[in-house]
Formats: sequence, C-alpha cells, structure tokens
Amino acid sequence: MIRVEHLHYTIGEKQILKDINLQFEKNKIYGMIGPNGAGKSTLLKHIMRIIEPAKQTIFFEGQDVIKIRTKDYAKKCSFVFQENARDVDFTVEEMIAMGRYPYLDLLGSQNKEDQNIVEQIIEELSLCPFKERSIMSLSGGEAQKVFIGRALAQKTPLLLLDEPISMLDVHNSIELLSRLQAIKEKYGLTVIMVLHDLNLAFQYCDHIVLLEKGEVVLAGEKEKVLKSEKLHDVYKHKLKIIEDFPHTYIVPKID
Ligand SMILES: Nc1ncnc2c1ncn2[C@@H]1O[C@H](COP(=O)(O)OP(=O)(O)OP(=O)(O)O)[C@@H](O)[C@H]1O
Repeated sequence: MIRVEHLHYTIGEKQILKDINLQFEKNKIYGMIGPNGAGKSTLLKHIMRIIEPAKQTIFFEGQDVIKIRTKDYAKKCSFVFQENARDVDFTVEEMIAMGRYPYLDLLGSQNKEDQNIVEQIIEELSLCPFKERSIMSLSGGEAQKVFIGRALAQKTPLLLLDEPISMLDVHNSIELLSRLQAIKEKYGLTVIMVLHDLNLAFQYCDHIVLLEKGEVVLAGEKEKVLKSEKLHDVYKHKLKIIEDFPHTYIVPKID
C-alpha cells in the first residue's frame, strides 16, 4: 500500500533520516518504535506530507505521493499529531464531523451518510457522553480520542498516529488499541503508529519498525523483532521477555 524508497532528510548539516526503505501492507498495524530523537515523527510527517518528501521516495499504491492532489490524499491518508490545537470552541460531534471535509460538496454541507459515519464513530469510541461538550472542556485523554475519531471519520485506508496513547491511562490505552485492532479488521485499514510503550506495541501491532539515529535497525513481524538482541542494544537497556501463554510481555529490567 505504502512504499518508502531511499528516503533521506537533512536539516542543515544534520541527517535526520538516512536511506529509509520500508513497505507497509494492507490490513496490518505497524508500530514504529525507537529512542527519543530516532526520527519516528519525522518519518511519519513525510508519509503525511506535512514535510514534503523528495520526488520518487514515497509511493501510495504505486503512485508518487507528491503527485496526488491534497484533497485526494486526504481520502487516502488521515493522521493524528502528537499535539493538537484545542483552543477552538467546537463540540466533540463538530470536531469529528470535520473528518468528513474531503467528501463535502462545494457548499460544504453534510449528507445523511456523513452524519451516520460521525454517529457510528462516536459510538465506537464510547464518546456518546461527551458528544455535545466543547473540546476545550475535555481532559487531555478524552480530547486525544476525539482527534482519533476525526481521523477515523475521514474513512481513509491509511491511518497514521503519532503517540496515540501518550495521554491515556492504562485502561483507555488498551481499550483504544483494541478498538483500533477491531476497526482495522472491519475496514481492512493500515495503521502506522509511533509508540513508546514497547509492551503495548508488541501486544497490538502486527509488524514493528525499529528506528535509531534516523535509520531502520530492524523491521518485520513482531515475533522476529522481539527476539532480536538489537532491541536491547538500541534502547541501551536490558528488557525482560515474559511468556504467559497466549501472551508474551516485554518490560524494562530494573537492577
Ligand atoms: N526543525 C528541526 N531542526 C533541527 N533538528 C530537528 C528539527 N526537527 C527535528 N529535528 C531533529 O530530528 C531528530 C528526529 O526528531 P523526531 O521528532 O523525528 O524524533 P522522534 O523519534 O519522533 O523522537 P521522540 O520519541 O522524542 O518524539 C531529533 O534529533 C530532532 O531534534
């Protein structure tokens, strides 16, 4: 679905991304992991086209993304940033409805289908009690769910999330990741998300991409990455693997 080929990115003298080559397939969840400053968000921003990628470096279903019109790309790829502006007085419902903007007619009016999609997402993300609330009044975690809802309302085959659970408590993190898994199955979505929680990344992603200093160190099915010594080396920390059938947990070792 999405292919990254020989992607380099430099700011001044600093090489932020070095020869990134990755292939992301349909109906899979990819976890992008790596230490702070590894280049995870920068790579995601290239796929989102927030940073314009160089020609012939990122392809969506074979087409160079820079050749796709912005409004058409918005029907293919939705995203949620780490930081989202919340200083606007929209209700939860209005904010989620904004995800429908690539589909609206010239007058910007929503049809029944748009409204149904918004309703369905509000239900799927358990946001009914907040529906009429201003997003300014929500907690950080509640608002994060609304922004994910807005991205889901875009109904794109590709969803990019930068640290989607950074503001969520354990229960809400697990609930959101489980819902994403269910939504992925239902709609055949491809999800690429940056996660710092290694354990949850290994529980909920199908594939893992491990980045360090702007380079892909490892990429593949999670079982393969989980067994690699490189994982410990990159984090400069011993990690403990705990087998508890049918799950395998990974936690940092404490001396
Ligand atoms: N505008 C910029 N000017 C200079 N350096 C930058 C700029 N933007 C990003 N960087 C650097 O690029 C590197 C990669 O940043 P990026 O935000 O992609 O890392 P990350 O892996 O997402 O980190 P984190 O886990 O801390 O969010 C960092 O060293 C960062 O300081």
